[in-house]
Order: sequence, then C-alpha cells, then structure tokens
Amino acid sequence: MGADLHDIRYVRIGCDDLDTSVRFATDILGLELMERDGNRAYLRGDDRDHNICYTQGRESGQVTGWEVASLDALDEAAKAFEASGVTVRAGTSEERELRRVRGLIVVSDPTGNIIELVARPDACGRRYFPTRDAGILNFSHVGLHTRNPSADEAFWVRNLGGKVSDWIGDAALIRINDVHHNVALFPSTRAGIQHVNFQVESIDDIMRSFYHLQKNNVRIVFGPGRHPTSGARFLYFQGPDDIVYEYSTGVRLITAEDEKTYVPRQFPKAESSFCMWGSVPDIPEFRVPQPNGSAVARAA
Ligand SMILES: O=C/C=C/C(C(=O)O)=C(/O)C(=O)O
Ligand SMILES: [Fe+2]
Repeated sequence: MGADLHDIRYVRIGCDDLDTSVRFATDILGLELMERDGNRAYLRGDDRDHNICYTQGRESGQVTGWEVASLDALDEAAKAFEASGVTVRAGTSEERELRRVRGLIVVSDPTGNIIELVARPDACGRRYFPTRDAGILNFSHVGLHTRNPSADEAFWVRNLGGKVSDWIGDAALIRINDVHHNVALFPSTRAGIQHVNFQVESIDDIMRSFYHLQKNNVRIVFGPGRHPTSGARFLYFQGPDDIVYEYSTGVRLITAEDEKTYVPRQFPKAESSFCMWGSVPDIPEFRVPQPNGSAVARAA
C-alpha cells in the first residue's frame, strides 16, 4: 500500500529575487508574511505555520510538501517506498527545522518532481491576518508539470495513495482527501510546479481580485471562468519565477458517501473541458490543439 497522505502542506519555490516574490505574495496575492531572512520567506493564507516558503535563487528548486498523520505513518510510508523500489531520503535535522516539521522524508516522481512527506508540522495559534483582503480561505492544491503522465499518475495512485477524480486529456486531477483534487498533473516538457491554488470565499472575491490584479498590471492568464471538472469558479494569474497562481471558489468535495459510487470522468482535451463559461487559457499546458495544428492563444 502507498503512503497515506492527509493534506497538502506547503510549496517551496526558489526565486530570482526574494523581495519581488514577497511583495507579489503580500500586495497582490494577499498572503501574510510570517518570517523572513536574507535566504527565505515564509507566507501563509490560512491558519497553518506557512503554505509557501520562497527560497533565494531559482536553483534552490521547487518542492511540494505533504502531511501524513503521524511519525509512525511516516515510517510506514518510508518502508512502503523502499519495498516498491522507490528511493527515499530521510530529511536532515536542519531541513526539518527549516520546514517547521518533526518528521521528513523525500522522494521524487518519475518526472523528477521532488515530493516531501512530513509529520507533525507546526500549527500556529494566531489566525491568518493578511495585509490585502483577497478573501483567501486556505491553500488547496498544486498543478505539477509531468513529462510522463501515465508514470506520474501511477506513482501518485500506487505510491502516494491518490485517487483520480477526473482526467482532461492525459492530465489527471488527483485527490488524497475529500477535496476534488489536491494535485493535478499537466503534460509538459519539464518538471516543476505549474500552478499554486488558494481557495477564496466567494465569486465576489474572484471578481474583486480580477479588477485589483488588472489595476496592478498583473497578467491574467485564465478566467474568470468555471471548471466543469471540480465546478470551481477560478482566476489564474502570472506570478514571478514562472509560477502561475490561481484563486478558486466552490471546489467539489467527494465525500465518503460519494466515494461509494464515484468514478473518474474522462474529459477530452477541449476548451470546454477547461472552462464552461468560454474563457480561453493563456497557459501553455492548458492550450488545446486546433485542427490546423496551431494552439489557440487567448483572445486579445
Ligand atoms: O482546467 C483545468 C483545471 C481544472 C481544475 C479544476 O477542476 O478545478 C483545476 O483547478 C486544476 O486542475 O488546477
Ligand atoms: Fe487549479
């Protein structure tokens, strides 16, 4: 059996310039800066210790962090990886400290995305208090680039205990708890984080941000729109370091009751599978091939 992931916990994103990333995250995205020094900055959009850790230098890489329920569960996960031939590295005490966790193991998916499993991450007794009211409720999911969709999907299902909720073409939207997807694997030519999602309270927050971002010359890359897959209303926009951020609201939950009968749906790789309102993405991994061989770019 694979690891039993409880929830997504954090992303770590190597950035060209820490100040630029922190300014974007606080003034535009609406996160709370928790701590920073010359090398890293911790930010959050919910009551956890942090959701994003920006690290100075793109070469410091991109990582996603996933919580398991206990230190014992982490040991079990390490054994299961080894038994199935997956290389596992135990985190050092310095790495655990930097991630504010008690337990840490590190694996890679077949594409080479670094996946950290953590136990007993720090909670925070203070509530999330942003400088900009974007209506953020919580950090919710990531999109990952995949060079090998079937191998990475199999890794998430067999080794990480995920379940496919839906496919759009070869892209699998995968859940590890009752949220429709906590990770989505988008076919690409490289590894890395494709987008970072925060749930917001309502469609009003999406639209308020749509105008706020435009006023601040942030490039909107998709939306406002609605995903037929999860039913969420969304807005995607371009952040620093080639990271796209997404606000969405109303993501479907697949409850224990739904689980009894739920089967994943196959959506074709068509515009209507990405947005049911007609918004056209300016995101390479979401572009739909056209009959004449070109890819549709966002309407001017
Ligand atoms: O358009 C593709 C994305 C679908 C969804 C969704 O169903 O909510 C995402 O948010 C995603 O995969 O990131
Ligand atoms: Fe998303």
